[in-house]
Amino acid sequence: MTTTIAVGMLGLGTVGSGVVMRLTQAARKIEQTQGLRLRLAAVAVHHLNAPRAVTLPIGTRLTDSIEAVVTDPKIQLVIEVMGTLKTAERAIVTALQHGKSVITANKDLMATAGEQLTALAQRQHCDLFYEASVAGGIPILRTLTDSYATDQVTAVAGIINGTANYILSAMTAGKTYSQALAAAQRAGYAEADPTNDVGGLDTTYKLMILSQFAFGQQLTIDQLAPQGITQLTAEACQQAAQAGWQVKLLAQAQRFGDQLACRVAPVAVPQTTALSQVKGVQNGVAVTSQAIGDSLYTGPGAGSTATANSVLNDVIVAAQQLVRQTCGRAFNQNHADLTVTRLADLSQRYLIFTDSSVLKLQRAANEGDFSLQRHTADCYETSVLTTAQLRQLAVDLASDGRELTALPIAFSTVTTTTAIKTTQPVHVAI
Ligand SMILES: NC(=O)C1=CN([C@@H]2O[C@H](COP(=O)(O)OP(=O)(O)OC[C@H]3O[C@@H](n4cnc5c(N)ncnc54)[C@H](OP(=O)(O)O)[C@@H]3O)[C@@H](O)[C@H]2O)C=CC1
Ligand SMILES: N[C@@H](CC=O)C(=O)O
Repeated sequence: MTTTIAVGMLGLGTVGSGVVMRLTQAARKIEQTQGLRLRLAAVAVHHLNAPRAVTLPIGTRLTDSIEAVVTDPKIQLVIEVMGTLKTAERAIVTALQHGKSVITANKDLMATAGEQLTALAQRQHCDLFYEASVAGGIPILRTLTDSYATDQVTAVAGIINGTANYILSAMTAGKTYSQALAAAQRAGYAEADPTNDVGGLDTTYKLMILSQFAFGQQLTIDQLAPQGITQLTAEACQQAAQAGWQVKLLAQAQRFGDQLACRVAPVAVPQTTALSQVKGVQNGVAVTSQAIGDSLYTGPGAGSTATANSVLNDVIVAAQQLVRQTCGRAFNQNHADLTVTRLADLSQRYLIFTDSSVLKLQRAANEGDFSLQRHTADCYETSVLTTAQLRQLAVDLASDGRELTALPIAFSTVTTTTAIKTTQPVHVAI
């Protein structure tokens, strides 16, 4: 038996167009395998007369009234793929108040107002799913919920912004920052305003959501103090690559005991790791857990059809719950109360870039009691440094008018009690 579910959608841009395309192409399979006919009843947009990448199915209403979609009594399920914060929040609240389940790709909103929206959805016995909000086409949230149900995650390290990874990969291959950003925008990877992509905030929102699913821990932006990629040069990316690292904007959360050490920052990822090979718009989430050990989930982190696929998988689950009348269980059930610390505050190795003289650096290293290995003209690898040692090095070089760019080397962090994951520091005279 086939059940028809009436769906409303807010937004018909990159992701919304992908949803329409996939819905049309997969209609038969969805009916055959799920017993569902998903009827797109209405779509709300901002500019009613703007040209569209897709033709809507016959019978689908195009409107510029969000209200008309989220209050339509015939619509049972609403897809929010328009972005924005306040407008999307109001729309989702109204949809839930009208008893509709909601699927969203909006990480900004789910990271900052997810708790309240989830509570409202539960009170209304509706579903609120947001798989597409993290890592685009990779089904990482449901994997963490379902496949790690009995396991304990001890670390996640993710390349979870397609735009930033695309830019860093392109700069390593010789493109300029602005060429690479423009290409990412043309491909539909970047947000309407790419500030959050390159500034690290998009990655931060996604880590906040990932952390809830992986550790049950709610994080705040303040705790993460994110850094973006805007200060990085193509030369630094290329020199790092020559020396054996890929520069990546990495989101990390690492549990030891009841502490969770977190960071969102550009780091040098050793080329010996699989994560370093995640390039272009691809995302990668490395998960370490007690039972499974190390796993890496990779796939397209942005883009029309890949993201739409995640949206539609949520739609199918929510539609099945509607049929069974079992809606209202929160997407994430994992809750913990860990002490959040900064990975940046721990001792670790760094890749540093400076045009300082070798002699000056050698003196600074001797006085600071650490060692340096020179890799390329301006690129050096330090032994394990405390933050105080790193600060002092920057001060020493600044006194000579020299600048220092320091990239933490991923997975080189040590604590006084626990070596989370470390390799031997290299002590080679320069
Ligand atoms: N692009 C991607 O690869 C991914 C995006 N996401 C998320 O998905 C969401 C959508 O992204 P994307 O498709 O790229 O965005 P786009 O900018 O391509 O599309 C946004 C759509 O929403 C509509 N819209 C915007 N504001 C309003 C409003 N006030 N009222 C009615 N309609 C409105 C726009 O209408 P109009 O066309 O008329 O201007 C447009 O159709 C965002 O939350 C984004 O973060 C998540 C994962 C990947
Ligand atoms: N702008 C985002 C889109 C997906 O979330 C990205 O580049 O990753």
